[in-house]
This record gives sequence, C-alpha cells and structure tokens, in this order.
Amino acid sequence: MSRTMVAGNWKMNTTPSQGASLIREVMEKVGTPATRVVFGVPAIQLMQAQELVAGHTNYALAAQNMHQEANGAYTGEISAEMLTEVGIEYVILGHSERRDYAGEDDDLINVKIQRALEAGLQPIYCCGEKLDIREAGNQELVVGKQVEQALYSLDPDQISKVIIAYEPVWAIGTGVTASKEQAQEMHASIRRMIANQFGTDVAQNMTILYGGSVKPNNAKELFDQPDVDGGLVGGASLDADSFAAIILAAGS
Ligand SMILES: O=C[C@H](O)COP(=O)(O)O
Repeated sequence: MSRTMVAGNWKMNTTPSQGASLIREVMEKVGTPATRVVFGVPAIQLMQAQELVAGHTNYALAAQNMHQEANGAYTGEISAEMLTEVGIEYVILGHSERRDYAGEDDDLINVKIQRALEAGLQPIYCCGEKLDIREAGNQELVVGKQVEQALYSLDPDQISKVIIAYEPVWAIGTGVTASKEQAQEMHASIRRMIANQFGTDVAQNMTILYGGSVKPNNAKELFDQPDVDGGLVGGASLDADSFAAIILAAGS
C-alpha cells in the first residue's frame, strides 16, 4: 500500500451543514483521489460525514480525539468502540492543542493509542517541538522522546497500523511552514528511530505526515521530500479549493 495520505483536521470549525457541503465540494473537485484522503471532522459530524464518504474509494474519516477507557462514567467523552461502530477508520491523537489545552502527555497518548488499536482504529499520532526547543536545536531529542514514550511499547502488528504526523508547534496556524529541508530532516530522524526499534520494513512502510501551515503553494515541495508522505492540514483543509489542490499535490 502506498504511504501517501492527506488528512484535514477541521478542529472546532464548521457546523454539520457546513461540513457536509465542504466534503461534497472537495469530493466533486478531486473525484477519486490517487492518495488516501481523510477528513478529521468534529465529533458531532462524524455519522453524517460517514454517509457521504462511505463506498467512495480512498476517502475516510478521522475523529479528532477519543477517551482512553473502553466505556464508563466519563461525561462528555467518546470511546474508540463508538467510533468504529459507525465506520470511522482513523483517530487523531496527541495533537499539540490537546497537549496544551487538555494537558495530554505521551504516557496518556500511549494508552489512547493502544485503546484505539484494540478497537480497530488507526491512530494518527502527532508529535512536534515548540519554538524554544527548535531555537535551542533540541528538536530531534525532544521529538525522539515523544515518539519513544508514545510508541515504543507497541508490538510489531500494532506499530504497522500507526501513522505519525510531525507537526512543529511553531508552524501550526502561524503561516510559518517548516522548510522542506527541516521537514525532511525530522521525518528521516523519526523514520530512523522507528527502524531502530521495529525494523526497516516497518519503518519503510510507515506513513509520516507533515503538519504546520501546509498550503497549496508549499504542499508539493514538502510532499516531494523522500520521507514526507503527505500532510495533516488544518486551516487550508477548510477551503475546498485549497484542500483539493493539496490533495492533488500529494500525487499517489
Ligand atoms: O492538525 C493540523 C495542524 O494543527 C496544522 O494546522 P495548520 O495547517 O492550520 O497550521
């Protein structure tokens, strides 16, 4: 299977009707995509959006979060099993906004990843350094620790279902994108870590996405890097023309 994927993370944007229009518009513009396309929609829209993508080759949905327990007295939360029962295939875990605003750390994210995998979801695991870490030149060290804590306890079968999204926090929603060299350097470093821990085959098959101000005008040069397999796109995924252009930039 090809490693390429373009995922949109709508965050807390779009009402259900706006979201349905956006999915329809993107699908109309792109047709059958050559790469996997995933819409990361707000929880309340998942079931309606699932009806729109069901049966369409290469389109799928991601939840933006889920709880680490299978069920129980967790008011306001959504479980992995609830997601899989309605046909959701992916879940975004460890996004920097959840780390910052909900206090999630890599130990918790590790538990969530295991729960997601048990339920049959593919986690899109987000990691990435803040600006002060980048300025100090410690990005490989810090991202390496995140990857180690969140993923190293997985078994070979589990890790083969994980997608990693490298998202430098300083590039998220800022309009400042990592250069193609910076992205490639970090993606290669993450892939090396995966190879060292799980073997070359696992590393070579792993999808590693870049996220952080991906736009139509920078997507191709980022996606052309040998270790950048596509993108996790925030702001630009809310505009059908922009998201369609980014999908097409990923090729196959
Ligand atoms: O999950 C997506 C990232 O947070 C990137 O967001 P952005 O494309 O708006 O910078």
